[in-house]
Amino acid sequence: MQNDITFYQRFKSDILVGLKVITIRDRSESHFKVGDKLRVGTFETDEYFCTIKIISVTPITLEQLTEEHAKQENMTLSDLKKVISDIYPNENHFFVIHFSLL
Ligand SMILES: CC(=O)Nc1ccn([C@@H]2O[C@H](CO)[C@@H](O)[C@H]2O)c(=O)n1
Repeated sequence: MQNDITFYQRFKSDILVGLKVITIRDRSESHFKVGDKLRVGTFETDEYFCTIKIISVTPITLEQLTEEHAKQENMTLSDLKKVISDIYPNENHFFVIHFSLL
């Protein structure tokens, strides 16, 4: 069966132990709805590794990111901003996707 969302392999272990409970995506991945159950795979190999349930999808800009978001990513705020800018150069409008592990 196809996966619904992918994460870079390096985040897999944090997701599986519940240390990473949000992801920040651009508009192309903002269509998920509260309650959706998503099959999650690795970006590199599309290998399935868990199922998550969407708790909320909230618009946000880079400047609005706080230490609370960083905590939910298991990162520092400066690391989080760097990661996002590396993945999405020249983008400022994002969506915080909050999820729980099923
Ligand atoms: C194809 C594609 O965009 N894949 C992505 C995009 C984002 N993310 C992670 O979400 C958080 C905020 O962006 C950070 O932890 C990111 O590394 C990810 O794992 N995989």
